[in-house]
Amino acid sequence: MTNRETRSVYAVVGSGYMGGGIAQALALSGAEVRVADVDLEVARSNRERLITEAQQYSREGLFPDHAADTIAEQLTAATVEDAVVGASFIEEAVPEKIQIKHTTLARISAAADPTAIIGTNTSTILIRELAEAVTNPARFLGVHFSNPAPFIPGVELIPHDHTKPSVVASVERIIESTGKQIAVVKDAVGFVLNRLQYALFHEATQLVEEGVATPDDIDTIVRTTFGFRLPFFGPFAIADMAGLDVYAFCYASLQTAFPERFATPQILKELVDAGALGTKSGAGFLDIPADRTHELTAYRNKAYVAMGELLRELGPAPARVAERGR
Ligand SMILES: NC(=O)c1ccc[n+]([C@@H]2O[C@H](COP(=O)([O-])OP(=O)(O)OC[C@H]3O[C@@H](n4cnc5c(N)ncnc54)[C@H](O)[C@@H]3O)[C@@H](O)[C@H]2O)c1
Repeated sequence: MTNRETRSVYAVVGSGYMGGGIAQALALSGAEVRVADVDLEVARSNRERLITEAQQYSREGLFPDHAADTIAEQLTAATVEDAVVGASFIEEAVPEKIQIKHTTLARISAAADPTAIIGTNTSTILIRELAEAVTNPARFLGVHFSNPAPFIPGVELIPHDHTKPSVVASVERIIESTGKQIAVVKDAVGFVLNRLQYALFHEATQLVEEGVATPDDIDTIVRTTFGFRLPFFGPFAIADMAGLDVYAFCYASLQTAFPERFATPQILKELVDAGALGTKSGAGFLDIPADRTHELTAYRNKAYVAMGELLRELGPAPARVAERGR
């Protein structure tokens, strides 16, 4: 909403790396955004940084042409109290220390309108533990942006047991107005993003420690094989397309060396036993109808070729150029 009378007012408390990017994304959606930090001077200097950065992003074609002007107009620096008063949505993005977050959330709660929605960008702290510092915790939830916030499209929404469903619905609308996609997940350790990311990292480090492959070769395999699919399909779509019976066989092989770590998941076993083998049977994790398989395969092939072209056009990441140049 860009109309002055109806323009949404949001606040971001903690205008560092993540908070700054979140503020840019919210401001570019047309909202008025106030940023706060340890003091007004730091908030002002961060606001300037965000405008300068937006100019550079526009020059590089990463932000729309007039993004810096929009951000300069929509974004103001304020104290925590001035930033949150009258804001309908407040995102906390202070350092990942429970004490700092508790103090900040209590300060936000004391100054904000009683109905203002408060989100936290915590990566790892349970939302219910942070909720202890919030007055009226029914309006509190995790709103977890990824790094770099202006460019990564996904946001995890993490209500705790007492977050009101209407609060989640309102935040969905706010986040979707920035062009991002949301997924609502439970308040469990690691949430979803970090639990998956660290599971992969854990296995990757095991492979290095066991001498199976170097970090560079593991990165190559991830980027060029199954990681290549991930912008288009998540693990369940991939499993359905591969065939759940195939997955069950692979688990059996992995169990010869790692019986516990790669025990066949119960949910997989049940589907295979029921004859739900993924797309080839029309039923699996996602129940993709069998008669749409050819459509899915055509999309998949087009997506992978387009991804290959994009990667060729971009060239390798600078770190890899350096590695290869050695
Ligand atoms: N960096 C990442 O990759 C990433 C990704 C996802 C989530 N997160 C989460 O986002 C949050 C912020 O991380 P970051 O990387 O932006 O940190 P950061 O250090 O870049 O920014 C934190 C900001 O908070 C300010 N601050 C510190 N104490 C404050 C206080 N009492 N009141 C107001 N402002 C205060 C700091 O001055 C700084 O500007 C953390 O919870 C982190 O776990 C980080």
